[in-house]
Order: sequence, then C-alpha cells, then structure tokens
Amino acid sequence: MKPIWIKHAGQLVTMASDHQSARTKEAMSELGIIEDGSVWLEDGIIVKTGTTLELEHIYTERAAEAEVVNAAGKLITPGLVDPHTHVVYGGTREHEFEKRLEGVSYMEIMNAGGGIHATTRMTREATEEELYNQTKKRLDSFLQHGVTTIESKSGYGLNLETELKQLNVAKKLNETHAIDLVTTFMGAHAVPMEFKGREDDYVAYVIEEMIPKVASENLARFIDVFCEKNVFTPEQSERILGAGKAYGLIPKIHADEIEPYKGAELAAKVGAISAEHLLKSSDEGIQAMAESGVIACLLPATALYLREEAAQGRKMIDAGVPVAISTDCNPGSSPTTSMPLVMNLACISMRLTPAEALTAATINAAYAMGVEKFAGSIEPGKKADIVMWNVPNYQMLQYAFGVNHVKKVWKSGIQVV
Ligand SMILES: N=CN[C@@H](CCC(=O)O)C(=O)O
Ligand SMILES: [Zn+2]
Repeated sequence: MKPIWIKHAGQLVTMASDHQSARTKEAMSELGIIEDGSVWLEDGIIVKTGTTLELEHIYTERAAEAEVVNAAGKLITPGLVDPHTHVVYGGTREHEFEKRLEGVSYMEIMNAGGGIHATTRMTREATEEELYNQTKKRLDSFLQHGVTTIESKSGYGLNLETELKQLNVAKKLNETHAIDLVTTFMGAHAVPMEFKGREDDYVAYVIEEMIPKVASENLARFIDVFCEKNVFTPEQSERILGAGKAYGLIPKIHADEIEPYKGAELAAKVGAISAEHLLKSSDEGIQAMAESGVIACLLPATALYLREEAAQGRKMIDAGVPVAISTDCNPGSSPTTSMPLVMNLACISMRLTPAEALTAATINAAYAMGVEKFAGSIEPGKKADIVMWNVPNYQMLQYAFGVNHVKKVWKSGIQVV
C-alpha cells in the first residue's frame, strides 16, 4: 500500500489538542487548523501533519514512492463520526410520514401498532442476508457523505432472536464494509405488541434473557433504552441500564425526546456515556449532565423531521455540557444518512457555531461512542480517516447548506469515495 501525501490543503482541520476528554465550552471551537496543510498517511495510519513546507522538509526524498494529492483550495477534515444510528432495519415507513403531515403524532402512530412496531415486524420478517444488503446501501450512502465511523443500535427485534440477528448483521458489516461500526444493544426500544399490558414482564425478559446472551456473545459495547412516557419509565430504564452495566455494557439513554421525563437527570445518575435527543430536558437535567460529564448527543434532523423544537444545544454548551451530533438514521423519525445536513441544522436550529458543529460531528462524537483513540481527529497514530471537501474553509461547509460537498474520502488510508 503506497503512502499518501496530501499537500496544500486550503484548510486542514486536525481537531488536535491536549484535551483528554470530550470538548466543552471554548474548547469546542479549537479546531487545530493548519493553513496550507499537509498530511502523510502510511499503512492506513496518520503519520505526520503540518504545513506543506514542514512536511516537504521531511518527506521530499520519499515523494516518489507516495501518491501525492493536491488539496489546494480544499478543506480537509477528519472522517465524520455518527454516534447514534438505528441503521440496521427492515422495510421503510413513508406512509407514516404522510400521516404525520396530516397531523397524526409520532406516538399516536406507535401506540396504534405502527412506528417502531411496524419496523419490528419488517425486521423480524427479513432474513439476515436481506438486512445485510439493505443496511449496506445505507452505509455506502454514509460514506458518500463523509462518515467513516458509526454507532449502530439494535432495537427492531424486541425478541432475542431478532435482536441477535440485527447485532450480527452490524458485526458482519463492520468486518466487510469500509465503515467502522460500534454496536449498542437496545432491546428496550419499545415494549413489543405481544407484551402489551405486561410491561414489567418484558423488562424482566430484557434483563434476564437478552442482556446475558448479548454480553456472552460479545455483540455490543453499549446498552440503550427509550426512556419516555408510555415506553419505559425512568425506574424501568434504570433497572435495565443497571443490569447492562453489571454485564459490562456502557449505558446510553434516549431521554426527554417527546415529553420531559427526567431522562437527562437519569443519565447523570447512572453515569451514562451519553444521553440522546434531549429536546425537552429541564435546566436541572442540563446542569446534572454538565456536572457529571454526560455527552449530549443531539439529533437536530430528528427534531426537524418530527416538526419539533430542536434541543437547546447553545444552552447546553454554555452550561458546560460536551455536545455531539448525529443523524439518528432510522426509518421513522430520521431517514437520513447526511451528517453534513445535521451539521448545518446544528447551526441553524440549535445555534451552534460552525466550529462547534464540526467538533460535535468529529472528536466529541468519537468520545460519545468510545472510539476517540482511533477516530475523530487527524493526529499521528489515528486511523487515516479523512475527508476532502469541495469548499475552501469549514465555515463554507456549514454555510452552503443542504449540499453534499464531499470530494474524496479515505478510510484507513484507502480512498473509498
Ligand atoms: N425514539 C426512539 N427511537 C428512534 C426512532 C425509532 C423509529 O421511529 O423507528 C429515535 O431515536 O428517533
Ligand atoms: Zn435513536
């Protein structure tokens, strides 16, 4: 494999810094920018960054053996990281989109057996091969949008067999697809129809049968729960996350999405790595997250798609909460693979600055899924996951919105777009 030498980048955004945790406050604006930047990649790893002049001093003699890439006038960033997806699913729900536009709410559809239940039926019916093929197309689309690492949740099985099927599909895709996938067990995504009226029995099933099996087969790194009115109560959520923790799974929580439900407070209480959505979180919940370092994983595309007010991203950053952003790619509330659009929306609907949005989609996203050691920044020793954008600077990336500016993508040093 030839080394790759990227030279003359209009702007090289490295995200390099001495911080050893997800960035907060002013640190979310430190992008580690190098003008006329240059990067040397070798064996799929980032070896050296600096100005083109600096790298010419070191590498001119080896230039002949490298593939030299002229990035003049282009923006270079780390591969984007998407820390919250439900990317492995069967079927689609476009008919529900129309219903919601007519005024039926997301929860009304779900309570009537649609929503997550509809996707659960389609995911149960799909063979592993069908699920693999459908998901692979979505991963290809993620790559086209500059995303090189994603988190992938189960939660459309809601029985042991199908939850394992989903996690196995993600595992296989991690092995075969360029994108790195990190898995989350989310058997507590909804109470399946067959357990209606027996919610605590389902909680017991998740705790006693699903979690031990998922953990023993080493199929997930995280555990997540949809803590929401009419889904799982904070008490049930705490029990499920506690059981996951006992098996070494790290907690995440879908919190305060539809109704305020003290989900942010619970995230702080159980020591979750991240809390997701947070549209309706209280000031106390935001404060609790700031104090305990829970990463707010905000999903502005979901808020837009549900026609809800976005989360209070600006307020959270000002309060000291580390913020990450994500597509929430799923067939109901956010059928998108566009992290660039999510960055645009983070600025427009949550008042993040362009710099903060980029931090939220790279290094903070990497922290939210525990991959900060190899992803989220362009620093020596990390995977050579790099995007070249057809814009001269990062502000332009956020300003010219709704457009896919990706020009080239390298994943582990291989050009994949
Ligand atoms: N809110 C819960 N889960 C997903 C949506 C799942 C679905 O509608 O299929 C979310 O994060 O938005
Ligand atoms: Zn979600």
